[in-house]
Amino acid sequence: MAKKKSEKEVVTDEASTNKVILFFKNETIHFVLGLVLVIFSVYLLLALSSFFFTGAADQSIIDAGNSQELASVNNHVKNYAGSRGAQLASYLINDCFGVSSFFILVFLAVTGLKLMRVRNFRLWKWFIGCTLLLVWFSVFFGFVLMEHYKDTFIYFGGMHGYNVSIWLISQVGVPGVWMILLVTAICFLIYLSARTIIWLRKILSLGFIKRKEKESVEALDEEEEAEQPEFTNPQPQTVEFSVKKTFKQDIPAQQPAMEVAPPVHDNFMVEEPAPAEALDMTFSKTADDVMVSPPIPEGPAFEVATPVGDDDESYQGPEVEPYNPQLDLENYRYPTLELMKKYDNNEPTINMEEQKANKDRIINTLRSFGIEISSIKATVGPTVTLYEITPEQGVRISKIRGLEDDIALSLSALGIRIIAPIPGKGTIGIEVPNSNPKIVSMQSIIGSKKFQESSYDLPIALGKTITNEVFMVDLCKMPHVLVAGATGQGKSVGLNAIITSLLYKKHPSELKFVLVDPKKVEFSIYSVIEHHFLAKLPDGEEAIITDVTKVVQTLNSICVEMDSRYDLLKKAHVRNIKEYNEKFINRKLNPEKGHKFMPYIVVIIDEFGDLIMTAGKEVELPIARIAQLARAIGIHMVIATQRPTTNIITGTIKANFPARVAFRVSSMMDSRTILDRPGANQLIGRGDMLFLQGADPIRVQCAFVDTPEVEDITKYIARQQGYPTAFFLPEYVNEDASSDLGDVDMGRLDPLFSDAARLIVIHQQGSTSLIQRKFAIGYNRAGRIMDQLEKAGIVGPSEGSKARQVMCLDENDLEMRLNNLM
Ligand SMILES: Nc1ncnc2c1ncn2[C@@H]1O[C@H](COP(=O)(O)OP(=O)(O)OP(=O)(O)O)[C@@H](O)[C@H]1O
Repeated sequence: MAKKKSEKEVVTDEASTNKVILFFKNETIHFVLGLVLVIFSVYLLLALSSFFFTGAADQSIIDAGNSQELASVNNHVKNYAGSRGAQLASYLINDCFGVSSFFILVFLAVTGLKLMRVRNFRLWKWFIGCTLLLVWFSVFFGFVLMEHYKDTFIYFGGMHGYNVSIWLISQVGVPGVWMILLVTAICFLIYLSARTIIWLRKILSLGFIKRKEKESVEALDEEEEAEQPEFTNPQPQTVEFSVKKTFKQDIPAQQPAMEVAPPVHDNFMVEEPAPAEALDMTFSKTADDVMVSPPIPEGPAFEVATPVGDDDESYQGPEVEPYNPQLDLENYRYPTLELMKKYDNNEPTINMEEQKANKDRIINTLRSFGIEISSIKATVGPTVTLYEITPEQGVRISKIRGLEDDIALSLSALGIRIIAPIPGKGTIGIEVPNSNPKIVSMQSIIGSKKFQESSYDLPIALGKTITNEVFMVDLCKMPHVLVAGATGQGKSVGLNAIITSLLYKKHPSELKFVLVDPKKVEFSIYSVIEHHFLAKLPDGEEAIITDVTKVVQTLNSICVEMDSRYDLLKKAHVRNIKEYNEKFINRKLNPEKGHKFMPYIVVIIDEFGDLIMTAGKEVELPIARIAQLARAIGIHMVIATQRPTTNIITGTIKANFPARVAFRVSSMMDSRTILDRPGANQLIGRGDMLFLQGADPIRVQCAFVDTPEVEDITKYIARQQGYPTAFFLPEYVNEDASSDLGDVDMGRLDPLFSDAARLIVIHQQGSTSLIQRKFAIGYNRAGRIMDQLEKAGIVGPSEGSKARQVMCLDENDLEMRLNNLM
């Protein structure tokens, strides 16, 4: 009983400790504490400054230390901060550190501002700096003004300075104290800047050895550079596990040797050893997927100096520290691996019986068509085994290629694919589905070293290749992907895998998704992370876009965002988002001139075929525009369709989506539509896919991530602090819709409305671009003002590309109308 009780007490104790911890971690509490500190330091400033003028008058009262008198209303204290301020100032200045006590309030103010998140100071640096200055100046003044201590109300070095100086003099004498002060001052200046050494050398050399000094500057610069973290090309590190077990048997002359390259995991199982006479196998283990894949090198340090624009050339942000985009959500925690499911059967195993049977059948089928082979090697993937055969000399490759159906028949298997020849190898590949396919769990892919250590900007882990390598791509480089496949073949899982990989690697400040889901069910699980990762139109209610008209608006709005990003890039004289953000982080771009940190935007459109069927060109054109231009400014698209027909995957779409993912389709025609070649029709479904970027498609087993897993991940993110709203895309005003003035809100006139009206009337020209130009505003806002002017009867309706008619003859007429309106 007692034990139970004490356990209970421990639990409540822990709970209350947690509550206290949570209380102090609370951002509002931080802000309030910070504010209190800042205000207190202002009060302290008042008290200390006023002490210089009022200290003498207050001295007698303070020194008397009569607490009753000090507490009374008529205490006659002159200090602007009252009797308590006078006491505090007298204590800090006279009893402690003298005038250098001002450094205390500097540190308090800095701490307060940091807590309030007004500015991000490195507190420990400020602490060390303020403490050193406090002590040094205290001793300095105590030492220099020692003689004046007797006849002044103010001790410039405080009692601390005085006492330390007396002790130092007794130890090292007056010259010794001067030396100590000098050395400590120099050390502090060196701590602040290494360039102090150069100034000192300059002073000491007195200009005699100018040339040498120049050399030393260079040397120091080099030293400083060397201290910076080096960005060198990391040497690829390859951990190779080479397990080579060879079972050599006497081979019957007519049987070609066969190698089975098993899955790369250490604990693969050989279910049954092959009978000696049938198989000669080499297990060669290349460990590609457990290789520590080197982070993709950023490229050698090669810089193209871009001309710096007039507006930004001289701009160096007020703060020395680089801008940290993650600071708004600095406590954000990335989703953990535990949120995903482990699958028991995802460890690849080799069924030797199956391998042997397949090998025999392949050899026999080929032989029955008069094709002899010299060797055969099997690589067992998660769902498919690749048999690499080397034909005897003189065998025509086209002959083997033509036997696809016959081999499929003899193996009685779906999804046989012949790759003749395998690019880069002198062999022919025959892919045969495994009788017992394994699930490639997303957990194993996200947890792999390759993914964890990847330095891609937008890493997407798609699954595993036939050789059990983790297959990853960088969406930034692709830069847009088309995903297609018949219904039920794994498209939605594939899209979830794409989103999940990005969620595991990116901070909410770095990435925003625009999710389009005409089916209304696929992406609804992501709605909870609206305030973290989703982007939407300012007037959009739902962050997941399901309505076709909203899709058109959103895509056009992305085009507007794209244009404004290009403008910013142009102003910043950089070529892409990476350079831009780097410049912004280093505070080389002025936020007051519209510069801002740009998150990547990934637009994912499920069932894009439905959209094309309903909205046609309205959707196709902005998609093509974004696809053509958005690469440099960090907007990437993933579009998916289950209808891979030419009226949906049009020439324009194909031309702009170089990276394609094909899940299983029903016909060769469909495969050709997606990949420009057959192959996707021979896949086995359930996440079996071909990835094409460039020359040859790669067969990949897509990682499997279930809806409950995605739900757990999104809930994990949603529970954390997010932004107040979703990321707002710019407003888009449809030019053609301007005649429809039904929803122009005259109750909320634009602040520039009257000025714009005067401008239009003076110029007698109803032109939106005139408003844009004169007031330096965007097209959207100018368009809105023009709509309001139309509704107010100041200009006529739109006349296409011509300027609108102005209905007010002169300014008097206009003023009357404006008076009526207001
Ligand atoms: N990578 C995978 N590994 C294992 N099984 C998978 C994989 N991908 C899909 N499947 C199986 O296939 C089923 C259908 O997948 P999914 O819902 O992704 O198909 P889809 O192509 O999106 O279909 P639809 O177009 O009708 O939405 C899943 O429920 C799952 O059982």
